[in-house]
This record gives sequence, C-alpha cells and structure tokens, in this order.
Amino acid sequence: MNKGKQTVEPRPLAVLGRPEPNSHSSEMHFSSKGKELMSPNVASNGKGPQRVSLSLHIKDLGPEPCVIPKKRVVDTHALIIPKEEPFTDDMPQDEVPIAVIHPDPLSGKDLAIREFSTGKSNWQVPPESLHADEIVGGGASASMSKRHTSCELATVSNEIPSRLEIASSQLGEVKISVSYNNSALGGQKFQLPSIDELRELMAQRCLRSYKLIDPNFDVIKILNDMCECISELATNSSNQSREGDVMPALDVLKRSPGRDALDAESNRENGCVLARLLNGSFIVQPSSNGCVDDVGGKELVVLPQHELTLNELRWLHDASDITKGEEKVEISWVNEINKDFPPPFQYISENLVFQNAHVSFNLYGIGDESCPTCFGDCLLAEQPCGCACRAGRKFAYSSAGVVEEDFLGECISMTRDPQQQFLLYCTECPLERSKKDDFPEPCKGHLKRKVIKECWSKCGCHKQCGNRVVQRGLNYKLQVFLTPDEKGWGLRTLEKLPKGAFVCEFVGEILTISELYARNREKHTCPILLDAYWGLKGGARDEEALCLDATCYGNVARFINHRCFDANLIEIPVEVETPDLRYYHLAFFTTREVHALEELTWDYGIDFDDLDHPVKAFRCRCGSKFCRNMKRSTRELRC
Ligand SMILES: C[S@@+](CC[C@H](N)C(=O)[O-])C[C@H]1O[C@@H](n2cnc3c(N)ncnc32)[C@H](O)[C@@H]1O
Repeated sequence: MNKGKQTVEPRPLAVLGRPEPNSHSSEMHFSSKGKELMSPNVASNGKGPQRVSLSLHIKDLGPEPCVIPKKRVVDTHALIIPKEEPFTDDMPQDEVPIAVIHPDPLSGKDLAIREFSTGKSNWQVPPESLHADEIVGGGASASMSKRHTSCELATVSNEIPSRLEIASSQLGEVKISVSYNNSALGGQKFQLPSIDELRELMAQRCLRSYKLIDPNFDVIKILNDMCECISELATNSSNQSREGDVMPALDVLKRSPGRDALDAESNRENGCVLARLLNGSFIVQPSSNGCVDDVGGKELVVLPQHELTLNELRWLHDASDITKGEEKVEISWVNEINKDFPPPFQYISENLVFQNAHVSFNLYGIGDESCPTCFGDCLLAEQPCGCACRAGRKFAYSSAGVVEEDFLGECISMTRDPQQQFLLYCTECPLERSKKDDFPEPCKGHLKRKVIKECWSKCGCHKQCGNRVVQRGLNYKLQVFLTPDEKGWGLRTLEKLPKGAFVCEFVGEILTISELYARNREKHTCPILLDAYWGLKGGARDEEALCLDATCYGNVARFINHRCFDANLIEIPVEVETPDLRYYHLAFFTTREVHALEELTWDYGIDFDDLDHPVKAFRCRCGSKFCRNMKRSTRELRC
C-alpha cells in the first residue's frame, strides 16, 4: 500500500568539484510523510588532508567511523611529562622536544605560581640538533639532568626548590608543571587536592579577594585565560603565525587522548600538579602523593609522538564554535564517551545552490501586492499584513516569538497522526522519475504542509518585526555531543527552550533530485526533499524538484537524530524570500518545553517496515515507547 513512504536510491556516480566526505556503511531509507531524509553519516574516502606542519599531542586516537582516516599528520614535537614508564616502541627514539621555558626558581614557601619567563624559544620548533637538555634553560639547572635518551628532558632532584616549568608546542599546547619542595612545608604532609577542591578553594579566594559578582565567574575560565595569555605572550615574542590558534576547549579534553596522557601521569605520584592547555583548554591533574622528596630520580620525558588528521586538527581548533562564527551564537562540541571527532563537513549558515537547482523565482508574487501593508512590527498591527494573508490571515508566531499554539498543534497532529495525514499525489512524481526514468512508479504521496510565511527584505516592516523569526537565525545555546546510546553525534540544548521555539533551520546544498541521485550514495548524510508543493501542482519539473543535502555543506541541524513519533522538534516549511513552495526553508521548532541538556530530536518519518527498499536503514535507538523500529528486532537489520 502506498502510505506515502518514499525512498531515494541514489545511484553511485562521481561528483565533481566538491570535497569528498567519509564513506559510511550505515544508510537509511526514508519515508515520506513528505519529509525525506536519505542517507546517514559522513564517511571516509581515503582522500584526506595533506600533511601539515602543525603538531598536536593527543595520544592514541583510534579509527572512528565518522572521521576520515586518511593521511595522518605526523607531529614532530611533543609535550614533556615526568618519566616513569619504560620506553615502548611507539616512542620516538630521536624525538625533538618542544621548547621549555624556565622560570626563575620559586624561593617562597607556597605553591602559587609566582612568575615565569617567556623565553624566546617558546612556540618555536627547536633545531633538530638541539636535544632536550640543551633546550632547557638554566633557571633551575640543578634540576636538569644529563640526557639519558632523547626522550628524557630533565631530572628533578631533591635539592631543587619549588619551581614552575612551562612547555609549549606549536599548536598552542601548553603544559605547566608545578614542583613542590616539601622542605618548604616544614615536613607537613602534602596531599594534592582534587581538581574540584582546587577549583572551589580558588573560587572562594577569588570571590573574597576581588569581590567578583559575575555569576559566570569560573576559576577554570581564569586558568584558561592565564594560559591564553601565556600563549599570546609567547606567540608575540616568538612566532606571530601561531596567533589565533588558541581556543578554549575544556569540554573536548574531558575524555580526550590528551586527558589519557595526563591520567597516566597522575599515577606516577611525581609530586607535580600538572596543568595542560590544548588550544586553550586547561586540565589540572593532581597526583596522589606529591612531594619533591619522592621525586628524586624522576625525569621529564617527551610524550610519544601522536598523529592527527587535518580534520581532527580542524575539529580541535573549532571545539568552542563549530559554526566558525557563521551563526550569532557559538556552538561547541563535546565527546564525553571516547576519542572520536565529529564527521567532517563545511559549516554553512544559509542554503547554497548547487549547479542546476532552479531557485531564482519571479518575485512578483510578493512585493507590490503584499508588502505595502507591512509596517513596523506586523504582529502589532490591527490588520494582518499581506504576508499573514498569504499564510491564512493569521500570523503563525505569537508576540513571544514562538509558534502559536493552534498552528503548532495542527502541524504536530498532521505529522504524528496517521489518520489525519493528508497526502498529496503527483501525477508524475519527480522522485519516482529519478529512480526509474523509463517506467516511473506511481507517486507515493507527499505530506501536505502547513507553511509559515515570514515578512522579508521587500516588506516595509522592521527587521525586528515579530513575523521574522527563522531569518534572524539561531538564538539558543546548543551543543553537538556524542550520544551515549549509539546514535552517533547528536544535538542538545544547553538551556531550557519554550514550546514552539525556533531552534534551527535545516541548512545544506540545494540540489535537484536528479543531482542528488547523481551523487554517490555513500556520501549522503541527510538529504531532505522540499516536496511540499509537488502534489499541489501535479508534479514538478526536474529543475524544480529540489532537496537539501547537508553531507558536505550543512549547519548544526545535520546532527539532529531521529525519534519516532514523540520527538521534541518538528519541521515546518517557512517561506521567506520566495513566493511559492518550490523552494522554502525547513525550520525546526520545539513541540514542547525542552529542558537544558535534553537531546533535540525530530521524526525523520522513516518507514522501518519498508524492507523492500534497497537503501539500508539504521537500527533505531530513539528510546521512544512509540518506536516504529521495535518490531524489527527479529528481522535482519541492514545497518
Ligand atoms: C542526520 S544524521 C544525524 C547525526 C548523526 N548521528 C551523526 O553522528 O552524524 C542521521 C544518522 O544518525 C544516526 N541516527 C539518527 N537517529 C538515530 C536513531 N534514533 N537511532 C540510531 N541511529 C540514529 C543514523 O546513523 C542516521 O543515519
């Protein structure tokens, strides 16, 4: 039976002139319900980035499904850690360590970092001929040992006073090592605090001393700032080209390989509090029993070299804002599960036209007829403006900036309730035509849509008019995160969202269905049909049958996972600059109030029973009690 479930089966063909994403084994087939989403993740093609000279030191990044494995970037410089473990094969035997800045020895009795010097060598690649012990400055020369191997940097002896060392790498990695002289304590037991204890005490002191009233005050931020200052000063003094590479990425490192490296260190009871910055992020790793007395004979060694792909480097760089400044708000990403990076793609905040997609419409439909009635804030006008008239004489938005309850309710029930689903059928469906040009199958139906018509540039109203919501872009604090339930990456909100709130638009490349089919199926992440009008007009010409593909170019919506039936987001077509529904924006609004840290989901409209479809589906892990995929547990899942 034709339930309007449609699928797209792209034929594998080469795509020219575009970045090739990763290949991926999982695919899905999609419904319809007027919304089509046809391919899953990004995957690898083996054509990765070229070598770069930048280096980063994160340990042991295993292969992961969403990131291009490609050529690896071999870093040539490494952080320095206190030596304890024996050397292994993966440790470079002729490592050139990064520069180490030696501060003046601390002569006082406390643990505080008093001062440090930004030596000229910081951030610079030391000459190959220089060995670790040659690079180390003389400030605390007593602590520096002979060179045992190329990986050993210095020996911390019992005689040395408390001191501070700062090591840095080309990418803005900074390690701060604070050694504590137990004799300064007069023999008192010295037990390093946990990071939380340290944070709290520091916060109390800062609040007391500086009378801070900013509710966002955070000690870690201060430490990050301090590290950024170090980087800035060091960069200015030695290597201008590193400027801008420093970015706060605390979350990213929570479970990063870099963190693992420090975890290893923490077991060494080396008497040091280690602070590490990776592109500005900061981690303090106390050891359990840190007295200099215990440190005798321990040596600072170079971490094993680590390789990162260019994409991984990019992700680290963009950790605090994956939008790269394209949106009004920053969107961070975080992986608290493993060492994977998000799949590679180019962030765009507005749809881009690909080749033949026909989106330059005749604008007579708006403008003269409707715009003169738009003035100031159209929502406040006594008579609805022309734009509202086009959308049924009523604005879809309330004065609070959210979708009106009635309007939202109708959209939700049209999507969720199969009884009320209203499908429109094309006499000749572009989708079926693209699948089989010779003998296209009958149209399987497209969901009739309720559409929002926003005022726009040709209207006489103010940019802040209440009937302009989607076009003003993202407003809420969102975060991309690796889901704990094997759905891959997902999107969550970091703040409470009211019901009917605009979250984001689905942004990607606008292309025709034929162009989509011409793309290699493996490359599809999440194409969505813009099929709202097809059934209304009996069909659409090839160049007018459009869809959005966010595989290579997309926005944050490409991370939104599917949830059967009771998803907290719903997609609504929004007309902004075009007068008909050949092309429109697809915007996500909340179906209910959403709590901070809740994952954002929408119902892709997948028909999990459509096993005839050749495109592989994914095993749904939405967790909804209405999950449509549950019946499939006994069947062969093709993912
Ligand atoms: C539009 S992408 C969403 C972002 C994706 N999770 C990622 O890591 O890039 C769609 C893909 O996410 C995964 N996915 C989405 N919803 C899912 C669900 N409910 N259960 C399992 N996997 C899901 C599937 O692999 C699907 O092909």
